[in-house]
Amino acid sequence: MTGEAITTTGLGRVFGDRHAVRDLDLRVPTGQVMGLLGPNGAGKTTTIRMLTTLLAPTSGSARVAGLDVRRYPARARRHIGYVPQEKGVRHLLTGRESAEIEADLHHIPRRERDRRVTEVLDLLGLLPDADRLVSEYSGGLQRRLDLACGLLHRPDVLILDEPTLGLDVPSRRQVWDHVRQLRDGGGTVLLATNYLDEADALCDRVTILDRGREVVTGTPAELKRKVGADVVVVRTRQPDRLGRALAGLPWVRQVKVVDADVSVFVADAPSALPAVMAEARRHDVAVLRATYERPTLDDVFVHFTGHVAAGAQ
Ligand SMILES: Nc1ncnc2c1ncn2[C@@H]1O[C@H](COP(=O)(O)OP(=O)(O)OP(=O)(O)O)[C@@H](O)[C@H]1O
Repeated sequence: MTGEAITTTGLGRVFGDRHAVRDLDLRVPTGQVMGLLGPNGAGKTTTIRMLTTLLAPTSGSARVAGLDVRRYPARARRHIGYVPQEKGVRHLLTGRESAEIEADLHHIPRRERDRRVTEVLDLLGLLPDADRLVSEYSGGLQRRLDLACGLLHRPDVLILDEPTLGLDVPSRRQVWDHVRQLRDGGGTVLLATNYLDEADALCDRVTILDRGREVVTGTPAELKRKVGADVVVVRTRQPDRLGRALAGLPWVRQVKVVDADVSVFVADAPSALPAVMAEARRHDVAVLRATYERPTLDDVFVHFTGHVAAGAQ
Protein backbone atom coordinates (compact mmCIF):
# COMPACT_ATOMS: atom_id res chain seq x y z
CA MET A 1 0.00 0.00 0.00
CA THR A 2 1.40 3.41 -0.90
CA GLY A 3 0.24 7.00 -0.45
CA GLU A 4 -2.38 7.67 2.17
CA ALA A 5 -3.61 4.88 4.42
CA ILE A 6 -6.40 7.04 5.85
CA THR A 7 -8.04 10.05 4.22
CA THR A 8 -11.10 11.86 5.47
CA THR A 9 -12.83 14.69 3.66
CA GLY A 10 -15.22 16.95 5.53
CA LEU A 11 -16.00 14.05 7.84
CA GLY A 12 -18.68 14.81 10.41
CA ARG A 13 -21.05 13.22 12.89
CA VAL A 14 -23.94 14.82 14.73
CA PHE A 15 -25.81 13.36 17.68
CA GLY A 16 -29.09 15.31 17.93
CA ASP A 17 -27.90 18.91 17.83
CA ARG A 18 -24.38 18.07 19.07
CA HIS A 19 -21.52 18.04 16.57
CA ALA A 20 -19.26 15.29 17.89
CA VAL A 21 -16.98 15.60 14.83
CA ARG A 22 -17.11 18.46 12.36
CA ASP A 23 -15.58 18.91 8.91
CA LEU A 24 -12.53 16.74 9.55
CA ASP A 25 -9.83 16.44 6.87
CA LEU A 26 -7.42 13.84 8.14
CA ARG A 27 -4.50 12.45 6.15
CA VAL A 28 -2.45 9.56 7.46
CA PRO A 29 0.43 8.62 5.15
CA THR A 30 1.21 4.92 4.82
CA GLY A 31 3.93 3.76 7.18
CA GLN A 32 3.43 6.47 9.79
CA VAL A 33 2.17 6.56 13.35
CA MET A 34 -0.44 9.30 13.65
CA GLY A 35 -1.75 10.50 16.99
CA LEU A 36 -5.22 11.92 17.65
CA LEU A 37 -5.06 14.13 20.72
CA GLY A 38 -7.79 16.09 22.40
CA PRO A 39 -9.49 16.83 25.67
CA ASN A 40 -12.31 14.54 26.81
CA GLY A 41 -15.23 14.79 24.45
CA ALA A 42 -13.09 16.20 21.61
CA GLY A 43 -14.34 13.58 19.16
CA LYS A 44 -11.47 11.08 19.06
CA THR A 45 -13.53 7.95 19.70
CA THR A 46 -16.30 9.11 17.38
CA THR A 47 -13.71 9.60 14.61
CA ILE A 48 -12.25 6.16 15.24
CA ARG A 49 -15.68 4.54 15.24
CA MET A 50 -16.45 6.09 11.86
CA LEU A 51 -13.10 4.98 10.42
CA THR A 52 -13.64 1.44 11.66
CA THR A 53 -17.14 1.35 10.08
CA LEU A 54 -18.89 1.01 13.45
CA LEU A 55 -20.64 4.36 13.16
CA ALA A 56 -22.03 6.04 10.04
CA PRO A 57 -20.86 9.59 9.35
CA THR A 58 -23.58 12.22 8.95
CA SER A 59 -21.42 14.19 6.51
CA GLY A 60 -18.26 13.88 4.45
CA SER A 61 -16.38 10.72 3.64
CA ALA A 62 -13.52 8.53 4.82
CA ARG A 63 -11.26 6.12 3.00
CA VAL A 64 -9.11 3.50 4.69
CA ALA A 65 -6.58 1.60 2.57
CA GLY A 66 -8.16 3.33 -0.43
CA LEU A 67 -11.66 2.02 0.33
CA ASP A 68 -14.62 4.24 1.10
CA VAL A 69 -15.78 3.01 4.53
CA ARG A 70 -19.43 3.74 3.80
CA ARG A 71 -19.55 2.10 0.42
CA TYR A 72 -17.34 -0.91 1.13
CA PRO A 73 -17.45 -1.47 4.91
CA ALA A 74 -16.74 -5.22 4.82
CA ARG A 75 -13.79 -4.82 2.45
CA ALA A 76 -12.42 -1.88 4.43
CA ARG A 77 -12.63 -3.88 7.68
CA ARG A 78 -10.32 -6.53 6.23
CA HIS A 79 -7.59 -3.89 6.11
CA ILE A 80 -8.22 -2.51 9.59
CA GLY A 81 -7.01 -3.87 12.92
CA TYR A 82 -9.00 -2.18 15.67
CA VAL A 83 -8.14 -2.29 19.35
CA PRO A 84 -10.86 -0.44 21.29
CA GLN A 85 -10.41 1.14 24.72
CA GLU A 86 -12.18 -1.71 26.46
CA LYS A 87 -12.04 -5.22 25.10
CA GLY A 88 -14.71 -7.75 26.05
CA VAL A 89 -13.98 -9.84 29.14
CA ARG A 90 -12.51 -13.28 28.36
CA HIS A 91 -11.09 -14.12 31.74
CA LEU A 92 -12.06 -17.77 31.57
CA LEU A 93 -9.89 -18.32 28.50
CA THR A 94 -6.17 -18.58 28.00
CA GLY A 95 -4.36 -16.02 25.86
CA ARG A 96 -4.08 -18.54 23.03
CA GLU A 97 -7.79 -19.42 23.19
CA SER A 98 -8.75 -15.74 23.08
CA ALA A 99 -6.65 -15.26 19.97
CA GLU A 100 -8.18 -18.37 18.39
CA ILE A 101 -11.70 -17.02 18.93
CA GLU A 102 -10.67 -13.72 17.44
CA ALA A 103 -9.21 -15.55 14.43
CA ASP A 104 -12.53 -17.38 13.98
CA LEU A 105 -14.33 -14.03 13.96
CA HIS A 106 -12.13 -13.08 11.02
CA HIS A 107 -12.99 -16.40 9.29
CA ILE A 108 -9.35 -17.45 9.19
CA PRO A 109 -9.33 -21.14 8.14
CA ARG A 110 -8.41 -23.67 10.87
CA ARG A 111 -5.05 -24.78 9.50
CA GLU A 112 -3.93 -21.22 8.90
CA ARG A 113 -5.37 -20.15 12.26
CA ASP A 114 -2.95 -22.00 14.51
CA ARG A 115 0.02 -20.70 12.58
CA ARG A 116 -1.21 -17.09 12.71
CA VAL A 117 -2.08 -17.27 16.41
CA THR A 118 1.42 -18.50 17.24
CA GLU A 119 2.89 -15.84 14.95
CA VAL A 120 1.14 -12.88 16.62
CA LEU A 121 1.65 -14.22 20.14
CA ASP A 122 5.34 -14.54 19.34
CA LEU A 123 5.47 -11.05 17.82
CA LEU A 124 4.09 -9.54 21.03
CA GLY A 125 6.34 -11.67 23.26
CA LEU A 126 3.36 -13.61 24.63
CA LEU A 127 4.32 -17.21 23.86
CA PRO A 128 5.59 -17.95 27.40
CA ASP A 129 2.18 -16.84 28.78
CA ALA A 130 0.02 -18.16 25.95
CA ASP A 131 -1.50 -21.03 27.91
CA ARG A 132 -2.20 -19.12 31.12
CA LEU A 133 -5.66 -17.78 31.91
CA VAL A 134 -6.15 -14.17 30.85
CA SER A 135 -7.55 -13.54 34.34
CA GLU A 136 -4.00 -14.05 35.62
CA TYR A 137 -2.47 -11.57 33.16
CA SER A 138 -1.16 -8.17 34.27
CA GLY A 139 -2.67 -5.09 32.59
CA GLY A 140 0.37 -4.87 30.30
CA LEU A 141 0.05 -8.50 29.17
CA GLN A 142 -3.68 -8.05 28.54
CA ARG A 143 -3.02 -5.00 26.41
CA ARG A 144 -0.37 -6.85 24.41
CA LEU A 145 -2.89 -9.64 23.88
CA ASP A 146 -5.39 -7.03 22.60
CA LEU A 147 -2.75 -5.83 20.14
CA ALA A 148 -1.98 -9.39 19.08
CA CYS A 149 -5.68 -10.02 18.41
CA GLY A 150 -5.85 -6.82 16.34
CA LEU A 151 -3.08 -8.14 14.09
CA LEU A 152 -4.38 -11.65 13.39
CA HIS A 153 -5.86 -10.83 9.99
CA ARG A 154 -2.66 -8.93 8.99
CA PRO A 155 -4.28 -5.52 8.62
CA ASP A 156 -2.54 -2.68 6.77
CA VAL A 157 -3.86 -0.11 9.22
CA LEU A 158 -3.96 -0.52 12.98
CA ILE A 159 -6.32 1.76 14.92
CA LEU A 160 -5.79 1.96 18.67
CA ASP A 161 -7.98 3.79 21.17
CA GLU A 162 -5.90 4.76 24.24
CA PRO A 163 -3.49 1.82 23.87
CA THR A 164 -1.72 2.36 27.19
CA LEU A 165 -4.53 3.70 29.38
CA GLY A 166 -3.87 2.73 32.98
CA LEU A 167 -0.62 0.83 32.31
CA ASP A 168 2.54 1.26 34.38
CA VAL A 169 5.63 2.80 32.80
CA PRO A 170 7.48 -0.43 31.80
CA SER A 171 4.32 -1.88 30.21
CA ARG A 172 3.65 1.36 28.34
CA ARG A 173 7.18 1.30 26.93
CA GLN A 174 6.71 -2.29 25.80
CA VAL A 175 3.52 -1.36 23.95
CA TRP A 176 5.35 1.60 22.36
CA ASP A 177 8.16 -0.67 21.21
CA HIS A 178 5.65 -3.00 19.56
CA VAL A 179 3.89 -0.11 17.82
CA ARG A 180 7.25 1.15 16.51
CA GLN A 181 8.11 -2.33 15.32
CA LEU A 182 4.85 -2.46 13.34
CA ARG A 183 5.55 0.93 11.80
CA ASP A 184 9.11 -0.09 10.93
CA GLY A 185 7.67 -3.13 9.18
CA GLY A 186 5.66 -0.80 6.92
CA GLY A 187 2.39 -0.72 8.89
CA THR A 188 0.30 2.38 9.51
CA VAL A 189 -1.00 3.19 12.98
CA LEU A 190 -3.61 5.70 14.10
CA LEU A 191 -3.91 6.05 17.84
CA ALA A 192 -5.99 8.21 20.14
CA THR A 193 -4.25 9.14 23.33
CA ASN A 194 -4.58 11.44 26.28
CA TYR A 195 -0.91 10.97 27.19
CA LEU A 196 1.17 13.67 25.56
CA ASP A 197 4.48 11.98 26.37
CA GLU A 198 3.13 8.99 24.47
CA ALA A 199 2.32 11.14 21.44
CA ASP A 200 5.75 12.75 21.63
CA ALA A 201 7.61 9.45 21.92
CA LEU A 202 5.62 7.50 19.39
CA CYS A 203 3.89 9.61 16.78
CA ASP A 204 5.37 10.83 13.52
CA ARG A 205 2.54 13.37 13.34
CA VAL A 206 -0.30 14.40 15.57
CA THR A 207 -3.66 16.06 15.05
CA ILE A 208 -5.16 17.93 17.97
CA LEU A 209 -8.96 17.91 18.05
CA ASP A 210 -11.08 20.18 20.18
CA ARG A 211 -14.88 20.22 20.26
CA GLY A 212 -15.00 18.00 17.20
CA ARG A 213 -12.76 20.14 15.03
CA GLU A 214 -9.14 19.79 13.95
CA VAL A 215 -7.17 22.53 15.66
CA VAL A 216 -3.70 21.81 14.33
CA THR A 217 -1.67 19.01 12.70
CA GLY A 218 2.09 18.52 12.46
CA THR A 219 5.08 16.64 13.73
CA PRO A 220 5.61 17.04 17.48
CA ALA A 221 8.73 19.14 16.68
CA GLU A 222 6.80 21.44 14.31
CA LEU A 223 4.03 22.00 16.83
CA LYS A 224 6.51 22.83 19.58
CA ARG A 225 8.18 25.35 17.30
CA LYS A 226 4.78 26.95 16.70
CA VAL A 227 4.19 27.71 20.37
CA GLY A 228 7.52 29.31 21.11
CA ALA A 229 11.26 29.38 21.16
CA ASP A 230 13.73 27.23 23.05
CA VAL A 231 15.40 28.94 25.98
CA VAL A 232 19.03 28.65 27.11
CA VAL A 233 19.33 29.72 30.75
CA VAL A 234 22.79 30.79 31.97
CA ARG A 235 23.52 31.50 35.63
CA THR A 236 26.44 33.87 36.15
CA ARG A 237 27.78 36.58 38.47
CA GLN A 238 27.91 39.01 35.52
CA PRO A 239 24.41 38.63 34.08
CA ASP A 240 24.15 42.17 32.70
CA ARG A 241 27.47 41.91 30.85
CA LEU A 242 26.42 38.60 29.27
CA GLY A 243 22.97 39.94 28.46
CA ARG A 244 24.46 42.93 26.62
CA ALA A 245 26.91 40.68 24.74
CA LEU A 246 24.16 38.41 23.48
CA ALA A 247 21.45 40.95 22.68
CA GLY A 248 21.39 41.79 18.99
CA LEU A 249 23.25 38.69 17.77
CA PRO A 250 21.47 37.42 14.65
CA TRP A 251 20.62 33.98 16.12
CA VAL A 252 19.30 35.39 19.40
CA ARG A 253 15.60 36.20 19.38
CA GLN A 254 15.38 37.79 22.81
CA VAL A 255 17.37 38.09 26.05
CA LYS A 256 15.88 38.43 29.52
CA VAL A 257 17.96 39.00 32.66
CA VAL A 258 16.36 38.07 35.98
CA ASP A 259 18.71 38.19 38.98
CA ALA A 260 21.67 35.90 38.20
CA ASP A 261 19.91 34.15 35.29
CA VAL A 262 20.19 35.18 31.67
CA SER A 263 17.46 33.60 29.53
CA VAL A 264 18.38 33.48 25.85
CA PHE A 265 15.52 32.71 23.46
CA VAL A 266 16.71 30.85 20.37
CA ALA A 267 15.34 28.62 17.59
CA ASP A 268 17.26 25.53 18.63
CA ALA A 269 18.75 25.29 22.11
CA PRO A 270 21.16 22.33 21.70
CA SER A 271 22.98 24.03 18.83
CA ALA A 272 22.85 27.52 20.45
CA LEU A 273 24.28 26.40 23.79
CA PRO A 274 27.94 26.13 22.63
CA ALA A 275 27.63 29.53 20.91
CA VAL A 276 26.30 31.11 24.14
CA MET A 277 29.22 29.59 26.05
CA ALA A 278 31.67 30.93 23.46
CA GLU A 279 30.23 34.47 23.81
CA ALA A 280 30.55 34.20 27.59
CA ARG A 281 34.23 33.25 27.26
CA ARG A 282 34.87 36.06 24.77
CA HIS A 283 33.46 38.60 27.27
CA ASP A 284 35.18 37.11 30.33
CA VAL A 285 31.90 36.03 31.89
CA ALA A 286 32.20 33.11 34.29
CA VAL A 287 29.29 30.68 33.81
CA LEU A 288 28.06 28.95 36.97
CA ARG A 289 25.46 26.81 35.24
CA ALA A 290 23.89 26.50 31.80
CA THR A 291 20.72 24.58 30.99
CA TYR A 292 18.09 24.67 28.32
CA GLU A 293 14.36 24.19 28.09
CA ARG A 294 12.28 23.31 25.10
CA PRO A 295 8.50 23.62 24.83
CA THR A 296 6.78 20.30 25.52
CA LEU A 297 3.73 18.85 23.82
CA ASP A 298 1.86 19.85 27.00
CA ASP A 299 2.64 23.49 26.16
CA VAL A 300 1.39 22.86 22.61
CA PHE A 301 -1.84 21.33 23.89
CA VAL A 302 -2.59 24.16 26.30
CA HIS A 303 -1.68 26.73 23.64
CA PHE A 304 -4.08 25.31 21.06
CA THR A 305 -6.95 24.11 23.24
CA GLY A 306 -6.73 26.17 26.43
CA HIS A 307 -7.07 22.91 28.39
CA VAL A 308 -4.60 20.80 30.30
CA ALA A 309 -4.54 17.27 28.83
CA ALA A 310 -6.59 14.73 30.78
CA GLY A 311 -3.66 12.33 30.88
CA ALA A 312 -1.16 14.92 32.15
CA GLN A 313 0.46 13.78 35.35
N1 LIG B 1 -23.70 7.81 21.01
C1 LIG B 1 -23.65 9.08 21.35
N2 LIG B 1 -24.79 9.78 21.59
C2 LIG B 1 -24.75 11.09 21.91
N3 LIG B 1 -23.62 11.81 22.04
C3 LIG B 1 -22.45 11.19 21.83
C4 LIG B 1 -22.41 9.79 21.49
N4 LIG B 1 -21.11 9.44 21.33
C5 LIG B 1 -20.37 10.55 21.58
N5 LIG B 1 -21.19 11.60 21.88
C6 LIG B 1 -20.76 12.97 22.17
O1 LIG B 1 -19.85 13.38 21.16
C7 LIG B 1 -18.77 14.14 21.71
C8 LIG B 1 -17.44 13.48 21.36
O2 LIG B 1 -17.29 12.26 22.07
P1 LIG B 1 -16.06 11.26 21.87
O3 LIG B 1 -16.34 10.06 22.72
O4 LIG B 1 -15.83 11.05 20.42
O5 LIG B 1 -14.87 12.10 22.48
P2 LIG B 1 -13.41 11.63 22.87
O6 LIG B 1 -12.50 12.67 22.31
O7 LIG B 1 -13.18 10.24 22.45
O8 LIG B 1 -13.41 11.76 24.45
P3 LIG B 1 -12.76 10.81 25.59
O9 LIG B 1 -11.33 11.20 25.65
O10 LIG B 1 -13.53 11.22 26.78
O11 LIG B 1 -12.99 9.39 25.18
C9 LIG B 1 -19.02 14.21 23.20
O12 LIG B 1 -19.65 15.44 23.47
C10 LIG B 1 -19.96 13.05 23.46
O13 LIG B 1 -20.80 13.32 24.56
